Amino acid sequence: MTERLRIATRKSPLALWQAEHVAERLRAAHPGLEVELVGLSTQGDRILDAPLAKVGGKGLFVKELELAMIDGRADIAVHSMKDVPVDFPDGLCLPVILEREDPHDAFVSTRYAHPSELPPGARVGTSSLRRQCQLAARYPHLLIGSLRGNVNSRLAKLDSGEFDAVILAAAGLKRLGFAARIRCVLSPEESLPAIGQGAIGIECRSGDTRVRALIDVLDDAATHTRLRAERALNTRLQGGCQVPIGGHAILDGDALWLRGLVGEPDGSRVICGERRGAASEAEALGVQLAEELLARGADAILARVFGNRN
Ligand SMILES: NCc1[nH]cc(CCC(=O)O)c1CC(=O)O
Repeated sequence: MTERLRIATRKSPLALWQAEHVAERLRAAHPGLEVELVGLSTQGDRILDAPLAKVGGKGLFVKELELAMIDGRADIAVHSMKDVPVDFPDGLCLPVILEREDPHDAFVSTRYAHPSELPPGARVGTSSLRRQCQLAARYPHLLIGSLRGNVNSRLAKLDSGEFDAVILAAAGLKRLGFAARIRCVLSPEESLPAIGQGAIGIECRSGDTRVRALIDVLDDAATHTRLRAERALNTRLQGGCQVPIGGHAILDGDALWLRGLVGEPDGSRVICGERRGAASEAEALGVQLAEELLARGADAILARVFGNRN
């Protein structure tokens, strides 16, 4: 009997690229396996006219895909780890994380090669409070505006002249063939990436041993360790995509280096910290760093940001 696997995916070009990438890797690992995509539209895709922070609700992009797995319409879901909330619904788990693509933020502009070249009053588009916070802290003379939609439509808003520059994840641009549009990749010192940025994860039903046997081969241990630290930081901070939180871990052999950031959306305050330890301590490093940031004032910032949400 032919083995089949159905992948639930959003229908944005980036989501489809990522799901197709996983499908190809699975076909290569298991010759004869039939892999099929099940395209779904999610709440996050439908609400395009408000900044994400205002729309609120964790997992805007994820819930619909999870329902499909619970209903048995699909076997796995492929996610950008950046969009996956820290807690999972009962009956689902996320056991596989693929090797990370470039995790950094990218600066895209026609006229300017780096954010430092932008003149006072230049308009920069970003949908993320994290990017906005770090940009405003360093360059208070910029006008930062909200930029929603998928990667393709965000680039179109730059090209139409609505913005002088936009900041997007390097990973999404590279995957969709827009690497040449990147004027510079921002270092973690300039813009600490989002927790999970650049990594793709695979979610499935807990205890589905047939599916686990097929997908486990795609797991990348080093990326998985880095994300354990980053996601532990996020769990302790109770963060979502609607708060200005950054977190990025680097693994060198067994040495794990985790950096974290919580800031005011307008950049008036940025609290940064870091922890170093062994790979086996990934979660503990995340929790400890979160507690340090909370004690240094992140608690008040997060309470205010959450309080402002509708
Ligand atoms: N929030 C949307 C989203 N989710 C994941 C990526 C990029 C790909 C990745 O991080 O793996 C993007 C686009 C962006 O932030 O520019």
